[in-house]
Amino acid sequence: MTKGLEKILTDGLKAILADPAGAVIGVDFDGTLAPIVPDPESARIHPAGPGVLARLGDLVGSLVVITGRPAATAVEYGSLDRVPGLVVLGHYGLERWEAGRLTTPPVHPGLAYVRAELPRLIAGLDGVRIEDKDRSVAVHTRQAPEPQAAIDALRAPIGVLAAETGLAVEPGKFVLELRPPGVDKGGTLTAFLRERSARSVLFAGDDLGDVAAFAAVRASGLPGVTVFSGSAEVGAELGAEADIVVDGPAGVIELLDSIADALTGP
Ligand SMILES: O=P(O)(O)OC[C@H]1O[C@H](O[C@H]2O[C@H](CO)[C@@H](O)[C@H](O)[C@H]2O)[C@H](O)[C@@H](O)[C@@H]1O
Repeated sequence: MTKGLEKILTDGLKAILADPAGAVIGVDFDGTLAPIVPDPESARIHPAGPGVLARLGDLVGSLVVITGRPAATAVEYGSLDRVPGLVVLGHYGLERWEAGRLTTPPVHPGLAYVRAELPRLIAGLDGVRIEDKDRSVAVHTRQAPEPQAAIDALRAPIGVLAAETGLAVEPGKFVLELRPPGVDKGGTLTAFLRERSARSVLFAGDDLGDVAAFAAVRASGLPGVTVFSGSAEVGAELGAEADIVVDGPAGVIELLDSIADALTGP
């Protein structure tokens, strides 16, 4: 047994170690596998990530990344095509990437209007930028002089845009995203657990969008573990809900590596 793991051996972790073939290990991407950086296009997986995921993927039933990113972006930024058997569910579950094949739904009709309106809406807000993700559009304020004030200023007008177009607003770390409604990480994880006939589950996340996946772990009735990839930004509420709190992506990778160590023996 790995030394660090002994101290946090919850019932969920014990179930994963006792029956790894029945385990589903789910992870979020930004803030969980990839450190948060100012420019969304510069985000990349922790250097040890692909190797540790590949190692763990050989040992457990299923490994899945569930992300607000387009699946192909997560695969690219995470070098996830180096992880055999990995499934990537992008856009909160709208898209699926598996064995190099991407399944993606039609574009929501409201997005064209959002694209046309957003530049006017953010005009004059220094450092605010738009991330166009094809099937959703995100507005980032991390690079604004006052990121929280910029988010607060944008919340109401973006809410109006959402109401006008039938899109949903997804809030996150200094980001407000307009995306198709009806899908969240909770429903996506629940469906994946069913598809894989999971007998235990671990999910690691760091942001508001991951709260639904934490709830899905609990609602599954399976032995489960929730892991919060801790940061100063969204701390209290997620950290209090999680079974295990680790120190950002480096801590998540270390935990996953410890699980792989425990499964392979001394
Ligand atoms: O579900 P996730 O994989 O966690 O994706 C959520 C959003 O993550 C990205 O934004 C966040 O990370 C950026 C890069 O570190 C950071 O600059 C930004 O402030 C964060 O909000 C991504 O850009 C979004 O599209 C995702 O929806």
